[in-house]
Amino acid sequence: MSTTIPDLAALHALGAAQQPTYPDAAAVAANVARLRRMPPLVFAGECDDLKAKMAAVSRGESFLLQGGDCAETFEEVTADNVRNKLRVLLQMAVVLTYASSVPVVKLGRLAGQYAKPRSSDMETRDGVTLPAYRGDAVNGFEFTPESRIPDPTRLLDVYNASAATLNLVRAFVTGGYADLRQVHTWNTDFVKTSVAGQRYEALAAEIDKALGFMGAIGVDAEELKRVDFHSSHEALLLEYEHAMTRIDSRTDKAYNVSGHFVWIGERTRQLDGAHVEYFRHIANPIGCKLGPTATADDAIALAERLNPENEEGRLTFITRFGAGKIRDGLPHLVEKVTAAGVKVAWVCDPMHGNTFESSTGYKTRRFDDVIEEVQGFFDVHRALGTWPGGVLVEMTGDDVTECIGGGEEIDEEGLAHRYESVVDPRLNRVQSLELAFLVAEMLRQA
Ligand SMILES: O=C[C@H](O)[C@H](O)COP(=O)(O)O
Ligand SMILES: C=C(OP(=O)(O)O)C(=O)O
Repeated sequence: MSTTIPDLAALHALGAAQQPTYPDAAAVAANVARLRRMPPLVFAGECDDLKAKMAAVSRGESFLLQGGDCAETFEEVTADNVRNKLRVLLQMAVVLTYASSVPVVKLGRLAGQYAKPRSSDMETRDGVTLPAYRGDAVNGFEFTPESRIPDPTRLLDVYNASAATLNLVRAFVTGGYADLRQVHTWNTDFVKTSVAGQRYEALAAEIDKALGFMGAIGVDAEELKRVDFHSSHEALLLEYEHAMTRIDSRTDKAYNVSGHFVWIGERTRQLDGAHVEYFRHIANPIGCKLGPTATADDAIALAERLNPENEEGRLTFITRFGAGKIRDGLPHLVEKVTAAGVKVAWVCDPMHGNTFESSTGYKTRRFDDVIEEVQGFFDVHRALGTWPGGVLVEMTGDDVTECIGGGEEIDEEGLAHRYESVVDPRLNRVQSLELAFLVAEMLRQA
C-alpha cells in the first residue's frame, strides 16, 4: 500500500489480461481524464470499516454474505430492480443471522459490477463472429458489429449507474427500509407462497415477537433500524479502476473509491500481472479468486504480494473449485496457507466452478451443485479447524429461471421461461432464500 500508484501505461506494460481493445486511444484518454475529476463513490473511511468487519470474518467471529448479479446492466438500474435485490439480500442475512446467531457482514455485488472477463475474445452465432460481450462497461450485448465495438464513453456510464445504485441503496439501508421491524414486509409476492417464503414467515414472526418483547421493556436500539451494507465488484478494467483511485487525505494512502471491496478474478490473478500490481497499491479490503488450478504456493505468494504486512481483514480468498473438486482441492490449500501464518478470510463462491450448457442451449448451474460446493467448503473447514468465512453468490431479486433445481424444480425446458442474465446464470429469489436456509443450518453446526 502506498501514497502513489503506478501509472496506467506501466500497468499495461505488464501485459494486462482481459482488457478491451479500444479503437480510439484519444477517446479513452479523454474519458479517463473526466473520470479522474469525478467525486468518489465511497469514502475511504467506509472501506476501513469494512476491513474491520472482514477482520472479524477472518477471526471466525462473523460470516460474509456477498451477492448480486453476475453482470449489472445499465438497463436494469431501476428502483424496482435495486430494491428487489436488496430485499432478498436482507432476507438472506436475517435467515443466516437468526438461525446461526453469527453476525453477518452484508456486501452487495453491485454498483460497479459492469465488466466481465471472458473465456473467448470472440463469439460466433449462426456463422457470424463478433467480439465477445465484455459487460456494459465495455460494449453492448446486442449482437451487431457496431454494438460490440468497445466504447470508452461507457466508463462514465458505469460511474453514473453505480452512483445512482449506491445512492438508492444508501437511502434504503439507512432510511427505514432495512429496519428489522420491516422483516415481514420484505417477504412479498411470489416468494411468500413458496416453501422457503413460508419458512421465512415463521422466522419473521419469531423475530417480531422478540422485538415486541424488547419494545415492551423499553429497548429501542438504533442498530435495529438500519444495516451496514457495502458495495463490491471485480476491479477488472484498469482504465476505470485506476481513474477511480484517489489518495485519502486522512491517511495519505491510495484507495479505490468506486466500491468498498474489490476483487481480482480467476483469470487476472497472475502474480506479476497488472491487476496484482495495481491491487497491492490500494488500501481497500480486497478479494482474490482461487480456482482449482491454484496451488498453495500460488496462494501464499499472492498473500505476500497483496498483503505484505499480513493485516487482518485486508485479504479474502474466494475459492471457486466446483462441487466435484472442492473436497479434494481445498484441504491442501487451506492447510498450507494456514500453516504459513497467512491471515485471510476464506469465502466460497459456489457458482463459477459449476457452470455448464443445458441441452436446451442455456448456460446454467444446478442448485444442488451450488449447495454441494458450499457443504464441501464447510466440511473441509470443519475438518481443518478453520473458519468457513462466507459465501459469494450470483443472485437476483426476481423470479428468473436461470439455474436448474431448487424447490420450484426448474428443469432444462423451464430455463426458457425467464432467462435474462447477459453472462452467467443467477439464483432467483426463491432459490436464494432456500440457499440461505441451508447455509444457516451449516453455519449453526459450524
Ligand atoms: O462471470 C464469470 C465470467 O465472466 C464468465 O463465467 C465467463 O463466461 P464465458 O466462459 O462464457 O466467457
Ligand atoms: C468472473 C467471475 O468469477 P471468476 O473470476 O471466479 O471466474 C465473477 O465472479 O464474476
